[in-house]
Amino acid sequence: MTPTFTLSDGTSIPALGLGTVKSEGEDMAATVGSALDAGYRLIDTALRYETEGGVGEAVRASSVPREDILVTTKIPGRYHGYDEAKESVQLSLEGLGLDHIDLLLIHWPLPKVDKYVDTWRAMIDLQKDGVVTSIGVSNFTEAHLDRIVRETGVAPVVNQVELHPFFPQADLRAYHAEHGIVTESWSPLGRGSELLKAAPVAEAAAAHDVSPGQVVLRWHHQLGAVPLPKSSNPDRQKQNLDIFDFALTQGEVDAISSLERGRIWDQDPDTHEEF
Ligand SMILES: NC(=O)C1=CN([C@@H]2O[C@H](COP(=O)(O)OP(=O)(O)OC[C@H]3O[C@@H](n4cnc5c(N)ncnc54)[C@H](OP(=O)(O)O)[C@@H]3O)[C@@H](O)[C@H]2O)C=CC1
Ligand SMILES: O=C(O)C(=O)[C@@H](O)[C@H](O)C(=O)CO
Repeated sequence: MTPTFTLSDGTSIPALGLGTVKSEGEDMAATVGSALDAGYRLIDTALRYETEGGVGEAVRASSVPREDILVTTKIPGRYHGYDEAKESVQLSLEGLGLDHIDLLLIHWPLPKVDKYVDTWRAMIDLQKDGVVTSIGVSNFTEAHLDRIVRETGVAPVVNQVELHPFFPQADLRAYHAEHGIVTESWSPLGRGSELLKAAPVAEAAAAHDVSPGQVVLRWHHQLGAVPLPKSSNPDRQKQNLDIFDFALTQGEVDAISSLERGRIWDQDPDTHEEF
């Protein structure tokens, strides 16, 4: 069983989930179906990924009870604003073919557009109406987080951010811990970068007789973050979930954290435009 974290709204979230940014030609329903069979219970999609159809199909077809699966989706930039956010959720529900969303996030803050507070207000109302169980954000900085709490009184339960050993985000993680926000890690394996070949990762993999991917995902777990590795390969899916029976030493965690060098794609939440 995958361990869980308790969110500030009282619900729980699995300690690791499946990412669904699609590879060329991938059958997303098959990818999500094999992940559910392997034991994944947290699936991360977004309206913009165009993978909601495959996610919903797999969730509906699975023998795993719907209430045991946590489906996350996100509101893209083109739907920022109170009415637009509600429209986005309607499209996601239709795309997923589900009657509610377990965790809804604002995909990027788009501070220049300056509608993320109105978007957040719509999400608060959607939660009150029972359309959405939990609400959170993605790619928010401390300033964006402070602002939505100051203006609405409601804090997000998670902030999903770029996080991997090249970009460990120590200050933001400390802020999250202080405010009861769970950190989710996107591109936790560094998405095809040379991360998995780095010496501290390879050394820890040899020491624990696990793969480099497992070492990096265990590093996330020991930092208290929820990684969302994406894999369409059933063997790698199983391997990525199998990180709860070994532990890195503090020296190994520190050596892996010392790989820090910055964001992989230079997507700064203060300036990144996403629609
Ligand atoms: N909120 C946001 O703005 C963002 C959110 N995300 C979310 O985070 C998820 C994960 O991030 P993503 O960018 O996809 O990248 P990941 O860091 O998860 O890397 C995925 C890549 O690594 C490969 N891979 C998976 N497991 C292993 C392994 N054990 N060993 C070696 N290679 C492996 C996969 O190939 P294969 O499939 O062949 O196994 C795939 O090419 C996304 O799918 C999405 O859900 C991502 C970016 C931004
Ligand atoms: O995949 C996502 O959720 C994104 O927001 C992408 O823009 C992502 O950051 C990416 O594609 C990086 O190259």
